[in-house]
Amino acid sequence: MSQPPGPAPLPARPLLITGARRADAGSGDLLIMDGRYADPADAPADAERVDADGLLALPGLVDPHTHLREPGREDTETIATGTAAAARGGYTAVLAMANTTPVTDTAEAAEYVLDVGAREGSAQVQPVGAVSKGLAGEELAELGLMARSRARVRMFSDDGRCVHDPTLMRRALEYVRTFGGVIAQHAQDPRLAGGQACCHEGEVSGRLGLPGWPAAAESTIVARDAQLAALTRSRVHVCHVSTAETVEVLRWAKQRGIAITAEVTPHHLMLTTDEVVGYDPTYKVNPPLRPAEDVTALREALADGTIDAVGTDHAPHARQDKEHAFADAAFGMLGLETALGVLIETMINTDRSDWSRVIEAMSHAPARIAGLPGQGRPIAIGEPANLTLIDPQARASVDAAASLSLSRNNPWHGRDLPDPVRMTVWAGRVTYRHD
Ligand SMILES: NC(=O)N[C@@H](CC(=O)O)C(=O)O
Ligand SMILES: [Zn+2]
Ligand SMILES: [Zn+2]
Repeated sequence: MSQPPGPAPLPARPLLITGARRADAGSGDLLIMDGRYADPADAPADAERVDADGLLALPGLVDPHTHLREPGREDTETIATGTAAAARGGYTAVLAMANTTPVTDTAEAAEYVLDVGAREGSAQVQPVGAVSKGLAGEELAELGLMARSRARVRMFSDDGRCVHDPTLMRRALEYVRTFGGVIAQHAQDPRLAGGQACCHEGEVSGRLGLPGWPAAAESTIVARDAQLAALTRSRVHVCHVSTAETVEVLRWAKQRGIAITAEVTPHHLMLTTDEVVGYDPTYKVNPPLRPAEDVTALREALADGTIDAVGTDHAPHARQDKEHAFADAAFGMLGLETALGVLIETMINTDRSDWSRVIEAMSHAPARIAGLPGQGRPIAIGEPANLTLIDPQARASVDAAASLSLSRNNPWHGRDLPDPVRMTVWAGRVTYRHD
């Protein structure tokens, strides 16, 4: 097995974790040495002992959709602060979206993100490459050079924008097929949902007098992309699914064996368009919060595997970009620190899913979709030691001011939620400890 990407090899003390339960029914002590799980019988005398009695051990979470704002907007998030927030949320890897300044659309830009991540990150930072140069939607970016670079880019996305031109989408799918890559689509037809559209088009937008965008602007792009994936025999991934119609399209495409995967955000699993009633821009996000029927459809689809994964779409924004009239504020909300808590509340505490399904959706599936070999692996001797120890019963009131993120656009502020993460270990090193 080759060395997984990990933090600079500082002399980390071996860890002997005792008493933790495992969702896969396994149990017993865990020894972590030299970045991997080892046989607890070999624990050296100087190993640090961690009493994990009553805690559950999960493989490190993997976020297929994070916005770090470095380079370009380090006032709102850096690779260091964003990954510190990730580690607090139980994550050991994040896919860093390409809509930075400059855009991650060259091999050099991708290697820059990779290198800053390796030097300053509290989790593995895997760059996502742009599909089009400058996210302009016109010319393909250097997909092949990014794939062959040290950053080994496998996931490409113009996220923040939709790859609207079907020929560009077709070419991108054909290209990434040659090296097992995937195109992650921000499905939002700009002709149906462009301009001023800033929330879900429906009863609430009508009442508030805000321009909305219809569910069909998402599902029609997903249907088109599913057929383009079939045509090219390539792989497409749908970012932040938000509607029941998209779930139907995904079911249809998967039944036909089309290589399509999808993610849902924690906020779309819990919050509805009713949050927008107070015109608080914290709840302004793309795709927009939808009605309760969509939330129910998304939970069902995540439970039955129609939606493969959870992606936070952690999108930090400065106060001066958020504190505007609703129509003028920036789109996006924070998500890394609260994601697992929201999943426990919406999927475990409602008995919709068991732990193995949540682990699949938050660790195994995203690592597989994004092509991250050392992540999302089972907790087993010889595997890279990416781990999160959680107390599923622990709860807390979310305090935006206490976030490790540099930004404060936190839609969960003041809410009582599960606050499960007790310790996160990335490649054998402790990256977060709850005190
Ligand atoms: N989700 C958002 O509302 N905003 C994201 C872009 C995106 O994910 O589309 C951002 O970069 O701020
Ligand atoms: Zn997006
Ligand atoms: Zn995004």
